[in-house]
Amino acid sequence: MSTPILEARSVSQLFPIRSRQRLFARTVMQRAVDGISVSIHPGEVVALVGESGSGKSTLGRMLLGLLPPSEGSIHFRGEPVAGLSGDAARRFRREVQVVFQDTGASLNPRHTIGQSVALPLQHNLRLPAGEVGRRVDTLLDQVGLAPARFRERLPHELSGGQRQRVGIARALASEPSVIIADEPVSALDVSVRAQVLELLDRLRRQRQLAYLFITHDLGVVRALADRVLVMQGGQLVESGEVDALLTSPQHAYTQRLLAATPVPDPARQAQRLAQALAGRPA
Ligand SMILES: Nc1ncnc2c1ncn2[C@@H]1O[C@H](COP(=O)(O)OP(=O)(O)OP(=O)(O)O)[C@@H](O)[C@H]1O
Repeated sequence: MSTPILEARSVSQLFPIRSRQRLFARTVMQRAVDGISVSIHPGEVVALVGESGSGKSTLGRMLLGLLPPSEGSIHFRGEPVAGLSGDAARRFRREVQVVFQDTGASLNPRHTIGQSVALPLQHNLRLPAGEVGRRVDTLLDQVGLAPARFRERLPHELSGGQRQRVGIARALASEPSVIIADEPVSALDVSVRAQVLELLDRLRRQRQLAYLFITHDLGVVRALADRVLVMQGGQLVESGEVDALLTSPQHAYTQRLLAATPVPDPARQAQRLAQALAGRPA
């Protein structure tokens, strides 16, 4: 099998938590992530699910290099991230990008959309000025925003779904090989959500992009992922191919998760739709 683009080897993250019992305050260490190993291969979509507080985002931040693991190590193309410097460190920062729930909201309010997308092209790819404008337009086009209409606008002049598309264009500008997508569509309404998911899926096919998709939405998992990892209390409690795991979950927690959020069965949905259409007046 190919070398993973990104890998966590037995990583843990301990956070100090202050607790107060009567007069005494003391600090205890909480294991937010506890000995997890994950690998992401080129073009693969790995979904990370689990209840709130189970450690998903903390694992994502460690994989992004934003938070050094308390134990274990993160590897980029086989090399430990902690030891990267110079060009190798720049390559890691360029190839591993993030899209989060409100990526669009993190755009600089005083920068036009064109300027925001241009920044990584100038800094990460160091493209010549003449090339940057052309590349910005291509990227806006790819995420479904007509460059002539959107290039000169400010973020507050866009809808939430449009801003999220700009956030995705900005992540793509660095020509990543993997995107950590932390609840990228959960702030969007249902129809915009479907469009953004379709966009992420298309980009994956066009660019051989890999994703780690952090989500509570098992419908999203079924639609996009190849493999699922289930976290509970900082630990990995189950993992496997999507179809197998969603059809016959083994761990009690995964069974509860599925029972709490029924995943629409595409065949049954198509059947219902066909029935509804058949019943329509001609
Ligand atoms: N900087 C921090 N300092 C202390 N504790 C933290 C910090 N970041 C996260 N935690 C704790 O670590 C645990 C895991 O948090 P994390 O955000 O990774 O969970 P999550 O699974 O992503 O949750 P959600 O689905 O709600 O986003 C939680 O108990 C959280 O309170």
